[in-house]
Amino acid sequence: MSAPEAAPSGEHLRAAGERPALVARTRGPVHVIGAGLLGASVGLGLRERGVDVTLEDLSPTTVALAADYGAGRVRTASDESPVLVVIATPPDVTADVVERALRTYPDAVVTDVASVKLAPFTELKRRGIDLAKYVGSHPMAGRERGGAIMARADLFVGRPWVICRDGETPADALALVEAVALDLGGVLMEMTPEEHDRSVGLVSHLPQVVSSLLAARLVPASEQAIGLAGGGLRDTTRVASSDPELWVQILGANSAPVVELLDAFSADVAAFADALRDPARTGARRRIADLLSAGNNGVSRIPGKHGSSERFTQITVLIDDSPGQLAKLLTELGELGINMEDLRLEHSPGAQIGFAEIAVLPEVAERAVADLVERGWRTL
Ligand SMILES: NC(=O)C1=CN([C@@H]2O[C@H](COP(=O)(O)OP(=O)(O)OC[C@H]3O[C@@H](n4cnc5c(N)ncnc54)[C@H](O)[C@@H]3O)[C@@H](O)[C@H]2O)C=CC1
Ligand SMILES: O=C(O)C(=O)Cc1ccc(O)cc1
Repeated sequence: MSAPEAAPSGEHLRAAGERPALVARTRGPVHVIGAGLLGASVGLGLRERGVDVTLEDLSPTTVALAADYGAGRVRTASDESPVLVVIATPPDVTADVVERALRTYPDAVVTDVASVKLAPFTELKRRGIDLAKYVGSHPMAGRERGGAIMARADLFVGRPWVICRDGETPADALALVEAVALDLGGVLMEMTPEEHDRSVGLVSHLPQVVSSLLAARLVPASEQAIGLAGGGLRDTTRVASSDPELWVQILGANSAPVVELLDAFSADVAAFADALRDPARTGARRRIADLLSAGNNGVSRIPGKHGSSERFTQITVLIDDSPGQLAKLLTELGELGINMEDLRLEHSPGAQIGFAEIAVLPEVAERAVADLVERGWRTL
């Protein structure tokens, strides 16, 4: 990928206050259309770097709210033309908004962050729009709920940010979009729209459907059964809280790859059920074990926190459910020189005990357990 153009320093430093500013690669003004979760998060992140951000939304309340949170200022007719327009509207209007932005700001580069990439490209091409100044993009970062109120400046940190461009895109247009992605902490990846949509079908859209269907099974369950739920169910149903309206659009716009994946998945489910129907049958247990082992192999491929396939080792420490216990554990980990890569807390329903699941590098895991036990902690 080409190197983003360096910005002249002073203009991009935080406007107010003495606090040392984060220097931005991005040249402003940047105009954000759609000031919900994604748009306001882009605005917040760029404002932290002193970039001039203007905002626009169909909803006057949303745009005012995003401005109140510090994501930028509401655009007025007297504002200078943006250098870059970031479109963060729902997928079904993305092509329309891109077309309008290209016409309204003919000198600006236009990008969008929609979760699907082929449909907007195909639609814009069908309309005969010159796409030299349009670069599709997609940060693989989100939250279950939308809206400016959920926005975070650090939403994109360490997350892949896919760039899908036309072969003709000039290098300087590409550099502007890359600069925003890098300033917001994203990890750049380039794909064709087709590659992108097939890939997100597997890693984002299929998990969404499976998670939703699984969670829907809980609706008729008894309180007693639900009361037994733990981390396994929470992990596999987390994204089932997502906004159905957004997902109807995303899945509808990527239906062919998702249907193909769902058909293959249904065949896997049927094969599993068949093997389990008569587990005593010769070969059935092996079939079940093979399917479960394939899952082990698949999960080991999910990139770790640092964007590699490296996985951390989990240590589970029991903590009394009393004030200060977690703080004490974290302090002691620091004293022992153990770098915590991730932390998850789990409460045991009805018991005065909690579990702190700490992710550490595999090479320090054994020593970490030994040192913690020596200091009186109980580990699992
Ligand atoms: N929610 C997520 O986790 C992720 C969403 N995306 C993509 O980002 C885009 C935005 O999603 P969210 O921020 O979650 O949605 P959101 O609902 O929080 O924000 C969308 C905003 O666009 C506004 N809007 C709708 N039509 C408009 C138009 N014609 N002109 C101006 N504003 C308009 C809405 O009023 C709303 O405030 C979508 O295309 C989505 O696929 C990408 C990555 C993650
Ligand atoms: O939370 C997760 O794991 C997600 O996958 C969130 C997400 C939702 C929609 C996108 O287009 C990109 C990312």
